[in-house]
Amino acid sequence: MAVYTDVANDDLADFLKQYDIGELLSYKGIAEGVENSNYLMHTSKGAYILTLYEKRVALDDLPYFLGLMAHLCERGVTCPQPQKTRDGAVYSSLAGRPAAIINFLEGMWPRRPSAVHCAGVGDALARMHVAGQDFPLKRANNLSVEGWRHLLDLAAPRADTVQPGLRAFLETELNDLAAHWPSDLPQGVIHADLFPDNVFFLGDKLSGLIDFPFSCNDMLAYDVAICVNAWCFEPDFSFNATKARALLNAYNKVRPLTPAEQAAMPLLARGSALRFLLTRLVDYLNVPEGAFVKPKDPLEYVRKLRFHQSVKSMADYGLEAAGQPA
Ligand SMILES: Nc1ncnc2c1ncn2[C@@H]1O[C@H](COP(=O)(O)OP(=O)(O)O)[C@@H](O)[C@H]1O
Ligand SMILES: N[C@@H](CCOP(=O)(O)O)C(=O)O
Repeated sequence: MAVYTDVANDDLADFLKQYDIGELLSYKGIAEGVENSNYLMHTSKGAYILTLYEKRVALDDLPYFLGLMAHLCERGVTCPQPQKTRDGAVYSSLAGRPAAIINFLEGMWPRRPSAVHCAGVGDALARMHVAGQDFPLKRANNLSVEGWRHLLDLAAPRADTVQPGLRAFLETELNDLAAHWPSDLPQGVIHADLFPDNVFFLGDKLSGLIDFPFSCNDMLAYDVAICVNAWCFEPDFSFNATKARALLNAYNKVRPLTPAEQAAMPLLARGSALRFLLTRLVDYLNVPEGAFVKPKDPLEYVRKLRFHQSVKSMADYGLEAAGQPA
């Protein structure tokens, strides 16, 4: 359960007085997620999610991703709506943390994603990229190459306790990626964390996207690479080309990947694997005392990274058709 910050009943009831969403009936910590503290809250007017933003989110970041959620909703990309206080603010602070309330979204995230789910997420990601084109705010990706260096500095001294040789592997990989990281691919608003637990479905139909605190402006194809890593590997870490084909073809139908984006995909997939490997490693080595959280496995991403190191082009993924809509 990710609850790093406890909220007292009276403090929450007071906090809610700023809003017009009814009176507090009940609330409880949510048994999922690793980044922030989330509570499911019932008021006399309905169900809501209260999030207290933790280590990787500052108050200054909130207007970007809460504004983005409202922007996307207006353009038909279903995601939770931030609730406004009576003064029109979409965020505030509670228990010493930046805090926001969003509406509860119906649906379940897929525990065992199928090719149909992968097609759903490819389609939704492309629609999000298109809908984000006229979003006026900008936010740099602080978890790109420079951010990875910072994470590696934090993790390096104890990395070999997790797996012998891990530190040298990470240093070599980071240096190589930094030397070749693309700077000329199409940019836009990316979600940057569209894992299965952030995509809700009702049956096989995608019902909404959640969890935007990592959203930022970066290469659109990097967001695709994040999804390929998160959705297209099996529990034994084997790559599932059928799922990747479903995801990429669905994405291409809405926003075709350019030849340069396709050529860069193995590199972007390595970068995406390194990014999640490093945040997981830092979190694994630094679980706060008393926090209810199950850290995610960093070594899963070592396996994925090694797979992408062996791949040279989209064709090596068995995805020759991904460039053209099927
Ligand atoms: N708007 C929402 N509607 C319904 N459930 C939600 C919503 N937002 C979050 N949740 C639930 O809370 C869990 C953790 O949320 P998430 O945003 O992934 O956490 P974190 O902030 O740690 O990244 C989700 O897996 C989901 O079960
Ligand atoms: N998706 C990231 C961690 C952040 O995930 P969330 O559970 O808080 O949405 C990972 O898998 O490393």
